[in-house]
Amino acid sequence: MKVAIIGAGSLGQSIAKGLVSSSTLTSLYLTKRDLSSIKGFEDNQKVFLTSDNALAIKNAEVIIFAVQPRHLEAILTDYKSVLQKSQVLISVITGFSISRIEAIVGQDKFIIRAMPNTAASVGQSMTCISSNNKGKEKVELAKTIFNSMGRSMEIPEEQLQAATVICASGIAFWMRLIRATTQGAIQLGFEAHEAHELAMQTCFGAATLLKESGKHPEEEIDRVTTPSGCTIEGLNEMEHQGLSSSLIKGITASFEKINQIKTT
Ligand SMILES: NC(=O)C1=CN([C@@H]2O[C@H](COP(=O)(O)OP(=O)(O)OC[C@H]3O[C@@H](n4cnc5c(N)ncnc54)[C@H](OP(=O)(O)O)[C@@H]3O)[C@@H](O)[C@H]2O)C=CC1
Ligand SMILES: O=C(O)[C@@H]1CCC=N1
Repeated sequence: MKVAIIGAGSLGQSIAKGLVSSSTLTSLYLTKRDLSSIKGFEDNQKVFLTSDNALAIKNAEVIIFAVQPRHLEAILTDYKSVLQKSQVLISVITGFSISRIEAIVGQDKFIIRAMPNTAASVGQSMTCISSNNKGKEKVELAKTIFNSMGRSMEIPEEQLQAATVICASGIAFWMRLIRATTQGAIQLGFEAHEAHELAMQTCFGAATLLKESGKHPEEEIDRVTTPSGCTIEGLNEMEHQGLSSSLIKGITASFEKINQIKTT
């Protein structure tokens, strides 16, 4: 599979890192205007760096657009004449609808909207996927691509903004929780590096327990909370201070904002 990533910034590079370890990849073109920050990819013989988007597009079967929302319209307009009907166009861009992409490049193109996250770089992305009518034929291909860097789920396009908040912004939300736990552990006497490791591995353990057991979080919580013990004391104080409420409010604020992000 020949892939191009147009706009190899933060997310584009995460996807690239996930892709280079995929056995199905034959070549990967990465584009951006200033190539200095992605020179490290040159060590991989399958990867080509260029500022020439047309060159990258011509050399790809799958084109992943990962520029900022306000840049996509101009890029699609500039390069639509180079696009082939057989190519699969994947946009990971927030808030730019499939119908707007179709209006520029045509309904006869395979169009996928995907929302991965930066954990793609370590093979642990959660990627949500939608498509246009024509693109339905290529959803399995898109899932194969994103499954190679984590897990994927096909969802209706109307839910893609919500999925962005939960899965893409969600990486930052979880990181902040890990950071806060680390600060708590330092206050309890651990060195910073020890506190960080304790917080990370405990977070990883909690997620793995739920994934492997298929249980509801409260069932696993019940297994930890000894009556009159320290866990329930801590949990109840966190809830008195609004832990769940603050998370839910943060998620809904993020969702309100995502619907206002300018894509022009
Ligand atoms: N970061 C994240 O975790 C997530 C981001 N997204 C979405 O992904 C998109 C990218 O986000 P992010 O990676 O954070 O943004 P970045 O700004 O890090 O990346 C965008 C890249 O596009 C490049 N670029 C700009 N214009 C062009 C052009 N004409 N041709 C080629 N490359 C160009 C820029 O590099 P240069 O200036 O050198 O050209 C830049 O590195 C956004 O639409 C965002 O909404 C979605 C989910 C998660
Ligand atoms: O913060 C943002 O707007 C983008 C979309 C999700 C992650 N980064």
